[in-house]
Amino acid sequence: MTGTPGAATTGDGEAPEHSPPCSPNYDLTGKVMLLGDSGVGKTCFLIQFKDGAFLSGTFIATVGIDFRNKVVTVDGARVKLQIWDTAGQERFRSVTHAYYRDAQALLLLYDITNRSSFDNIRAWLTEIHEYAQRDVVIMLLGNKADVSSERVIRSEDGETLAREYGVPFMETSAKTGMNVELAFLAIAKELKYRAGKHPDEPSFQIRDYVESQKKRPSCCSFV
Ligand SMILES: Nc1nc2c(ncn2[C@@H]2O[C@H](COP(=O)(O)OP(=O)(O)OP(=O)(O)O)[C@@H](O)[C@H]2O)c(=O)[nH]1
Ligand SMILES: [Mg+2]
Repeated sequence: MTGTPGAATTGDGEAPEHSPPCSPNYDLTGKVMLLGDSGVGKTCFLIQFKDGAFLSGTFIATVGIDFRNKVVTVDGARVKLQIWDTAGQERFRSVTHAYYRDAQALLLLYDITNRSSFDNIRAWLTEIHEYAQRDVVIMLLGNKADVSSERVIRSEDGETLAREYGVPFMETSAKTGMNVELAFLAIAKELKYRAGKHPDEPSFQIRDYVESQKKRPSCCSFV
């Protein structure tokens, strides 16, 4: 294994030309699902992470489910994240339920400019507890933090809800990229820690890591 302890980098996961055939270019894999109401920004969040780009303009709702792979390096381990982008629309719920049980991590998004997307988080968590594995890693994300002029959900409200459910929380922006990579790196670190590659290493606390690393939107810098 290579890399500096503590370092976290990302790559597209393509095998270098000199790799011997059939040798995987990663050390472990993890399935991550993006969940939340239609329009909260799940697809944009994934595209920002995968390609570093923001899809502005007309909103095209996801139909069913789609996925992208990306390999990230955390603490010297290459973690291949298989990221499933689900449709938030109600009519696709039965399709997406079938994928919950294979997921090791769930990123649950709401839109800080849309109250109902926040109010529905409890219903999403109920679905998660019904269909996902009991030890699934869950992270709550308040997306569109760049649109401070239309904010209707205070950051403290997201924090309070996350604390109630014992999950890490941060606000994000698929537009500016704020905290997007951090969300996936925190998941990768947690999965690597759980895989027990280095049982002698100090225990990893995903909530502490997110709290220490996350950027907070200021009143004026994201308008
Ligand atoms: N300003 C801003 N707009 C965003 C952000 N993320 C997404 N959007 C916009 O919100 C709309 C919906 O984004 P999507 O990523 O397609 O939403 P979704 O959650 O994938 O929706 P479904 O596929 O229907 O579940 C689009 O018009 C995006 O351009 C963000 O962080 N900031
Ligand atoms: Mg989508």
